[in-house]
Amino acid sequence: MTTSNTGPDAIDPEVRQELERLRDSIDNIDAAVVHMLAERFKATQQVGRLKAQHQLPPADPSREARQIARLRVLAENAKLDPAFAEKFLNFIIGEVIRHHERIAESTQNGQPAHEAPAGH
Ligand SMILES: O=C(O)C(=O)C[C@]1(C(=O)O)C=C[C@@H](O)C=C1
Repeated sequence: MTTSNTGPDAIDPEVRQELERLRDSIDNIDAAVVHMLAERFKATQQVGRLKAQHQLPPADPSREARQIARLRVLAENAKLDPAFAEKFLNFIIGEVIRHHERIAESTQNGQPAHEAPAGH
C-alpha cells in the first residue's frame, strides 16, 4: 500500500476535500445498507421460522422470479444495472435460503430456532 497514488500527500487539497466529501456520503450510504439488510434478515428469519413450523420448503422460486422482475424494473428506473441488481438479490436470497434450511433442521430436531446474525 506504500505505492498507492491516493495517499494524502500526493493529492491536491481541493481534490482531497472533494474526495472526503464523497467518501462521507459513501460511508452514510453503506451504513444505511447495513441497517436495511439487518431489517430484511430480521423479517426473513421470521419467514424461516414460519416455514419450518408449517413444513413449507425453504425456497420459493416463483416468488423469487417475481422479486427479480420487480427489482430489475426498479433498477432500470433508478439507472442501476439490472443485471447487478439481480445478482445482488440472488446473493442475498441464497443466504436467506441457507438460514431457512438451518432453521428447518433445528426445528425438526426439536431445538428452538435460535437467532444468529446473517452470514453465521
Ligand atoms: O418470501 C419467502 O418465501 C422467503 O423465504 C424470502 C425470500 C427472500 O429472501 O426474499 C427467500 C427465499 C425464497 O425463495 C423467496 C424469498
